[in-house]
Amino acid sequence: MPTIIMGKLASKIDGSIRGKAMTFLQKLGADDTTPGLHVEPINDCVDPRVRTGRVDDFWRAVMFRLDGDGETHYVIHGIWAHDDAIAVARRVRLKVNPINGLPQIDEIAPPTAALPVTPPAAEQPAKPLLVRLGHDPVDLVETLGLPDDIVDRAMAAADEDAVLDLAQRHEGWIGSILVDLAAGDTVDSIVVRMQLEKTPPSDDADADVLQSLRRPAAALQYAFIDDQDELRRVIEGGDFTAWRIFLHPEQRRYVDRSYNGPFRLSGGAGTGKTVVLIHRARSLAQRNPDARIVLTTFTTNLAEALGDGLTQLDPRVRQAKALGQPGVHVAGVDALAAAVLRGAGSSLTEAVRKVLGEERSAPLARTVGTRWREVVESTGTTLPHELANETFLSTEYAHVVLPNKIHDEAGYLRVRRPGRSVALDRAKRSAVWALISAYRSQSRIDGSLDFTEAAAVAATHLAQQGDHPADHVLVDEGQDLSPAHWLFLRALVGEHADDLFIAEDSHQRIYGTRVVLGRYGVAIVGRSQRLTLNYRTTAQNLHYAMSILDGGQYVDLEEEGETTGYRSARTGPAPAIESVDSLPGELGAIVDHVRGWLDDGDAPETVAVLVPDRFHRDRVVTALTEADVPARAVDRERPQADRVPVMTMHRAKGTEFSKVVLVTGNPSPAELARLESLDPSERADAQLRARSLRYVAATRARDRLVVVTRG
Ligand SMILES: Nc1ncnc2c1ncn2[C@@H]1O[C@H](COP(=O)(O)OP(=O)(O)OP(=O)(O)O)[C@@H](O)[C@H]1O
Repeated sequence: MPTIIMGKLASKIDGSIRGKAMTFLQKLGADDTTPGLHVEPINDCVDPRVRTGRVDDFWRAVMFRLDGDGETHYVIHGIWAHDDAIAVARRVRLKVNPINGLPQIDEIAPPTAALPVTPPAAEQPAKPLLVRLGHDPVDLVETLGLPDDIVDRAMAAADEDAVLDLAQRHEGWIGSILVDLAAGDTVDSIVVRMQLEKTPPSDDADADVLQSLRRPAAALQYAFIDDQDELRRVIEGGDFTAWRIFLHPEQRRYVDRSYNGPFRLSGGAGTGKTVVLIHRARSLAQRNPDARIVLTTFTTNLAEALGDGLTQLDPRVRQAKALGQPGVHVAGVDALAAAVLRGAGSSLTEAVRKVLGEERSAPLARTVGTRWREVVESTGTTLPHELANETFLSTEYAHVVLPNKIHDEAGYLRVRRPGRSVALDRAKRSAVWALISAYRSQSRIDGSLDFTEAAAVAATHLAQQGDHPADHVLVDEGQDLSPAHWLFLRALVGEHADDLFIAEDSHQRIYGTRVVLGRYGVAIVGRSQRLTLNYRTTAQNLHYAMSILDGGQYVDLEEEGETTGYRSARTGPAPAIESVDSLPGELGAIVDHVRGWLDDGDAPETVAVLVPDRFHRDRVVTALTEADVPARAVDRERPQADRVPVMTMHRAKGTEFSKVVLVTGNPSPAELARLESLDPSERADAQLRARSLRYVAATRARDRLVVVTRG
């Protein structure tokens, strides 16, 4: 049976012929001699391996037949109307690039669509970008293997946008290298990232091409299709689900490689961290179907999205319903801790005693979120307001008290507080402990644990049982997790190869306080890498989003300063920034933009409005509904088809839309008063989180971003 190798261009089949294309490719994959397929060579073609096949009366597929490795393979190049297909088939040639060993399709005759001509360098005010960056065209041809004509155009392209425009015209490794060059990468670093390597030709040319198609960088553009279900998913998903099939060689490496302990993958918004995690979960499950794999993240909504992504990637992957079962168990980190507590039975009492130094009658109940505030308000305290507040106390509790299993004042007076920027003398420590003690007393009365206590108790329970219910733990949004979460995840899985794989972006920390992993038993020691290519956002939207972070001091999970330097492969219009002076003005601007997009034919669920809080959200939904725009507030539930989702910026984490209206709003007087009452270091951290939140929100837009601000 022939093997189908799907080209990325071919996977972007027009919706109207998907069904017929599917039938054609299914039959081809079963038997290429089936009558009606008309798999035929073409006269006067430059590559004798080229074939056309009949999709229907009107449409023809253009393919290359390869007979290497003792098998027949068809590389599907694309589907065109009959006459166009014949013209394409005559001029295309599939070869191995002699410099970098990758598959390359040359078009011998000039393409029909004329490419825009970049003005020659002499007429430009400044030297073209790649000249300014010091690139030598000979190097681009002889070291990277770029075709001469593309190098000529790239060297003449005035600026980053012009190089990116050129990149967008070329699928696969050529486009990817152009994006790297536009971002200022050196030729040597590109050779390493793309794993480029000369391969000497053998005497079997077809086998050589097949080998090149199996190279990691070829996966940017070509996919070997295993079975009919996979074929259906590729064709039905089209470009939208390209992430399932066409991985960047760097992504592929993080999916497949084994690490001798915890590994950390950082990267800006939209650089494909979640995609790597989902592929890695599948890969681990395929390698060992008995493995107990946990895929987790900060919230239940994000976990649902991970589960959906895994199903979309491969519905054959077994998703385990419960922790400890073989397969991939997808759940939020607090839900995992709760499951451990539920399953602990009577031995939970001992774990609670170890962590809190006391018992809880019903430790499965959840402490109310307002408890710190209530305690501060009802307890006479000598502490200044910058310490007697929920932010300081909850952070002190989560970062110092719980991880150190402090039970009493004496223990708290002795404990070291590394990383805590607010200094405390002995008297202040005593007064802080009095509030913590009051907090615990209240929770003892209602028999509850808060989220961090639950994670700390679950960690202790697992450690005392010596039981590790997971073989591999994959974590998304690692920057938002608390110390107790890390202790818990560390206890969930034993210390061995591929135990923890952590995706994180410190620019996206919108909850909690910065954590240093090494303090909680997660030793990365040199096993960390960064993704830099943004797949989601246009270069223009990305520049705007990065500008929100300018000047902020961001530190990652290993205490290293966070860098930026992300690049995008796509260009588009600059974000529109619209200043309004009132709530009605704000609502009017939102309605106008959303209605305009829907009138232009955008599907409602591909357009979103992101707002600072629930108050704004409900006002926006009302305004859109009154203007006959179908809209819906999205909170815990999934967004709904046929409705414009309106959600808070926090809820928008992990989502993406084609077009976004981002409403930045101004902090309320109550919020300003709250910030004012904080210790300066905690205020600075709160302001950093507020910036991160806007960065998260601005990076949800794939194509268009409108920012509505209050003047
Ligand atoms: N190899 C790829 N080919 C095509 N699209 C890709 C690829 N990798 C990722 N993408 C797309 O890029 C977008 C961002 O990917 P993903 O959500 O994994 O990024 P992320 O780094 O987790 O982002 P964030 O931190 O903002 O949540 C998604 O639409 C995804 O489908």
